[in-house]
Amino acid sequence: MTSQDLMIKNAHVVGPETFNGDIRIQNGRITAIGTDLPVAAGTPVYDAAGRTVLPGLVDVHVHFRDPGQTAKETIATGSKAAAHGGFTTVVAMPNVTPVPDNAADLAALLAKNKQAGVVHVHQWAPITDALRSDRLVDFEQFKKMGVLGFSNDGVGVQHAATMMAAMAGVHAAGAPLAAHIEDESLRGNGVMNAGPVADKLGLPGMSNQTESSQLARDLDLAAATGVHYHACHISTRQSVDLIRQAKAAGVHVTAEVTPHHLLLEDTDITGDDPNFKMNPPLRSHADRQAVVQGLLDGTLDMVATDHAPHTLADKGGTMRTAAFGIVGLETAFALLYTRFVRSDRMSLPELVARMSTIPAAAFNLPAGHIQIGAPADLTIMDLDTPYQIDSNTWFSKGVNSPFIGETVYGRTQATIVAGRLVYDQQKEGH
Ligand SMILES: NC(=O)N[C@@H](CC(=O)O)C(=O)O
Ligand SMILES: [Zn+2]
Ligand SMILES: [Zn+2]
Repeated sequence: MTSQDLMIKNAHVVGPETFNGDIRIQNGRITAIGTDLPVAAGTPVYDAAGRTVLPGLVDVHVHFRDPGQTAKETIATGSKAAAHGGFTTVVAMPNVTPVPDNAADLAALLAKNKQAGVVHVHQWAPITDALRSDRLVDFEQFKKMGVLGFSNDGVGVQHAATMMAAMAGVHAAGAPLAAHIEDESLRGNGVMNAGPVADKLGLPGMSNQTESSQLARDLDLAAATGVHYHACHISTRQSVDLIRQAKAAGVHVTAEVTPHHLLLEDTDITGDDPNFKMNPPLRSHADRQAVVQGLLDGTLDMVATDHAPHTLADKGGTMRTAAFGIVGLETAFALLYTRFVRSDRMSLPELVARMSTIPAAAFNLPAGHIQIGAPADLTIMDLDTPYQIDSNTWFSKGVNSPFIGETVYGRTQATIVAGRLVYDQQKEGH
């Protein structure tokens, strides 16, 4: 990624900083903000008139499938999808093949993130070997190598002793631990939320307690160890209550919620459509209301997409047989802007906080602000022109989404990473 100079003219900036004016970028950083800034000869100019400029979005939970499952996604296609969705920083999960649970595989993955990523691609390392074992990785060494933190996402850590030792070790290494929270003894062979909809469809369900009972365990262990515990893809009302209580008690816990858990319920599953199959599953109306309320009151700190691309073959078939997961990078901002900001449930600065400033601050990432000295990671949006979500315009290899065809507002015009245009609607045409 080469740094660049750029002048953004006529910027209407919304976020933690709000102003109208020009933004001068030199060597990948913001060096001046003001009205009618002079443009040095040879500096490219981006005219942002009529658009809205936001700090680059941050997604701490994506799956890029690289190495090992590159028919689903690669670091190149996933990070380009991120740029198209307005994201300038993402953190990739380690459930790739092979799992980078040794220094050599991890070093190769970290190097490839840098080389192939068109946005900043950070990395979660696994907590245990191969994700499913109880043998802890070398937290100190991996942290020194540059991972953001540790996660076995895709699989819950089943044994309390393993989790407690992991939390102590991750904390000692000065890193956060992000948990995929799922008790496999309760989950059984469930493929969607347990309840009347699953009963009607004749599909095996997974209860809320599959998530919340393990979360209760984890919060107790997090309190005892002092680790920064990050709860992935929270989906149930019981989990929101548990996190609210833990925060009140001073536990160092942060939590994310996905766009699909904010916007969809199990009652939206009207037939056998695997684009509604993900883990955790779409829950009940009461659960959805609770996660929305949790995000609005800050119990849930941030939005993360859990971008989970799959091939058509893996997503074909039925709710029983298809892979879990949906893509999210190219729809997240537009969906939440349309359904929350345009319908007055949330302000645009609040959405920017939940999608950029807060996740950046939670994980010490240099993002989330448009101010002098900050890295020039910005997103320029058209917030006024409606369009239909069309997977033909996507850069992700995955088209597994229940949102295709929806009419939304919020189309990325340009994404700038370290002063460089990594997505430019005018050039790409889509
Ligand atoms: N969310 C999903 O349904 N699937 C994720 C795994 C995960 O996030 O747990 C995947 O890797 O496909
Ligand atoms: Zn997960
Ligand atoms: Zn995930």
